[in-house]
Amino acid sequence: MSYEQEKQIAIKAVTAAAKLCQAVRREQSVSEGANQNRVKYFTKPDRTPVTIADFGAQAIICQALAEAFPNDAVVGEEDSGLLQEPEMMEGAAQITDYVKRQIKIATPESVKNWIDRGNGTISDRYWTIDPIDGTKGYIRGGQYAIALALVEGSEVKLGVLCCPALPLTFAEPESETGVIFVAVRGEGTTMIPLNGGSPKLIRVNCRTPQTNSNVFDELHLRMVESVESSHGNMSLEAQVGEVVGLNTPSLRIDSMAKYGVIARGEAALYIRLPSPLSSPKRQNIWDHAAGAIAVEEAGGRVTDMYGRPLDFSCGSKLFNNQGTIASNGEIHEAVLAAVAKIIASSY
Ligand SMILES: Nc1ncnc2c1ncn2[C@@H]1O[C@H](COP(=O)(O)O)[C@@H](O)[C@H]1OP(=O)(O)O
Ligand SMILES: [Mg+2]
Ligand SMILES: [Mg+2]
Ligand SMILES: [Mg+2]
Repeated sequence: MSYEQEKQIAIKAVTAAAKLCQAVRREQSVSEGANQNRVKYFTKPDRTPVTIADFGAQAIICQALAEAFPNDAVVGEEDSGLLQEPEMMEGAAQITDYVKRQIKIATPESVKNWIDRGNGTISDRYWTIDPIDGTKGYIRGGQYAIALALVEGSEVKLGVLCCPALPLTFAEPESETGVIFVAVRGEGTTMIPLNGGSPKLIRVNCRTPQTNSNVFDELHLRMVESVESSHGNMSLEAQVGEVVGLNTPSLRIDSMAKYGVIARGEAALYIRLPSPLSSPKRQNIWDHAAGAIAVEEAGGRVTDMYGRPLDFSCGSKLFNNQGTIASNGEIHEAVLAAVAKIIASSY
């Protein structure tokens, strides 16, 4: 199945959401400390940050899905509950204003309803949205992603991963910024410049980055890691990298853009281990779905830390998986062996 209609609707929706995110970042950044510009944020009950752009982006994507696929369930990160709080009054009004720039008919009520359309439950076919993945990166001017995926059964079939701040390639620092990775099961992964520059469609592959061979070796031999050390288990992750021979300094960037970097061969490994290893905490489906298919369809592999495929059929979290490993494929078995040793020695 080609998922052509789903693909076109999804690309259009994430592009509109990215425009909202870029406008909010441009217009709502406030100076904080020495030369630091940060997007204003609120804190959710789980102590994580959220901005008006997270809500606005979810509203835009849910509206597009409701119009095109009214029967499909949608599982997104945000819900409108926080917008009822008195300190969110001004923010809630701003969300409607920003959404209106993309969808003329938006009202405070419709925006709230679109956001909450993302509170569906998983079913045989559903969409999952992370309206801004890497909100901390978004706030401080780093990388972030808008992630949308279609799941059928336990498998992701379509992934659209928009990285508005990611250069077309790290090999050319002057290259244009903003890309969308598009992956369809069985059809490969392509990269589209967000701002419509040329070339329009670039097929990406984990093992052949668009760089010369010297650069390839350097990029090929590194890990891509989080900026936030509290998000994973960095010392163990570094240990794994060393064992499998990734000796070049890691690339540290926020968000699911890390999956995009693996998909286009600019790093060999993105590993996220629980901290501590035995932690019962599980990962959210929307933090992995779109990125995982981008890597797999580019010739890479994605599993959990025991080598099990990610199972998207059991709820809003990956309850059947622990940790995640995305690689260029070539080194995956060596990574799994290194992780197995670490797990064995930790008990
Ligand atoms: N305290 C935390 N521990 C683990 N993951 C987190 C934490 N806070 C946010 N995240 C999620 O980690 C991912 C990005 O982190 P990183 O850049 O380290 O990969 C995002 O999915 C982010 O959610 P969100 O989508 O809300 O930004
Ligand atoms: Mg969040
Ligand atoms: Mg996320
Ligand atoms: Mg998010």
